[in-house]
Amino acid sequence: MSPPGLVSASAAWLRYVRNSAYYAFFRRAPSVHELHRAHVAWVPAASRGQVVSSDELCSVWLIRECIDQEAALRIKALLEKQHEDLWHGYELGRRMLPLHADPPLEASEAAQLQLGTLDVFGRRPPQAWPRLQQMRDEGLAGAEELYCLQQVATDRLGWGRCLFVQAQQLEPGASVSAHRDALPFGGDRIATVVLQGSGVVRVGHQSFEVNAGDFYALADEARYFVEHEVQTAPSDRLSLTFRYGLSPHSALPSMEGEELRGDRGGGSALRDV
Ligand SMILES: O=C(O)CCC(=O)C(=O)O
Ligand SMILES: [Fe+2]
Repeated sequence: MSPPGLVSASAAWLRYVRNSAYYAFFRRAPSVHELHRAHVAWVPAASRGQVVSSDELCSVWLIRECIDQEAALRIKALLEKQHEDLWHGYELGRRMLPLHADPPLEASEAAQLQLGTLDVFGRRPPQAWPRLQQMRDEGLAGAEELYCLQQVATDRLGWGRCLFVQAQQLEPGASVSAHRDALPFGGDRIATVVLQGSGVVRVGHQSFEVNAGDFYALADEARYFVEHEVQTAPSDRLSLTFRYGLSPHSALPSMEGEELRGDRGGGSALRDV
């Protein structure tokens, strides 16, 4: 029989091995280096209209100048004509307008995505949202251009049907703080076109300039496993965000180091309340 001291020493040693393996491999705290890792500028050599993707970070795409300035101005005018009440002041210097895509979601699909509960849109019921299909039917200036933008991710990236559209205005000095778009409404894949203003977007550790007319898109790793942010707008900025596909996830997967940083929920553009 082994002496009792030896038994408890080996039990303690086994616990030590078990626990340190768990914390080293499954709950590894980010290192100081990772937490403070400098953002790397991504400066893609992209000609106008060409789809480029980042080698560093999977699943970010960029298209420079996917819309010209006159067309962007026609969409801007169309959005500004929408009823003032539908634009919701979500945060200081940050306003949002929801629109139905063309074709729009069925009412049951909108309910499944909980679109009526979105605090970013001031919980406006989807029945009240402007409809791109109707704008096109009425031949409104800017409607065809908006539809073309909706189709960029469908045609160039094969992303299928758009769920809905989110117009967003940032005043100078406002920003979209680091977040991952919440579920289920955030959708599985996200594309944004900037209609007005220039600025820097960060996705994970990569930052890149996004100027008026540019398109950028996030899926997979870039959508689910790292945060993105729009850094302080130097001047008025207007963007359109298009969402594609229902997410296969019911909740956002946990991110490395998340537990150490505490709940930073304030950044999410589409957070639930
Ligand atoms: O305007 C943009 O570039 C994207 C904004 C965004 O990330 C969001 O509203 O979730
Ligand atoms: Fe976002």
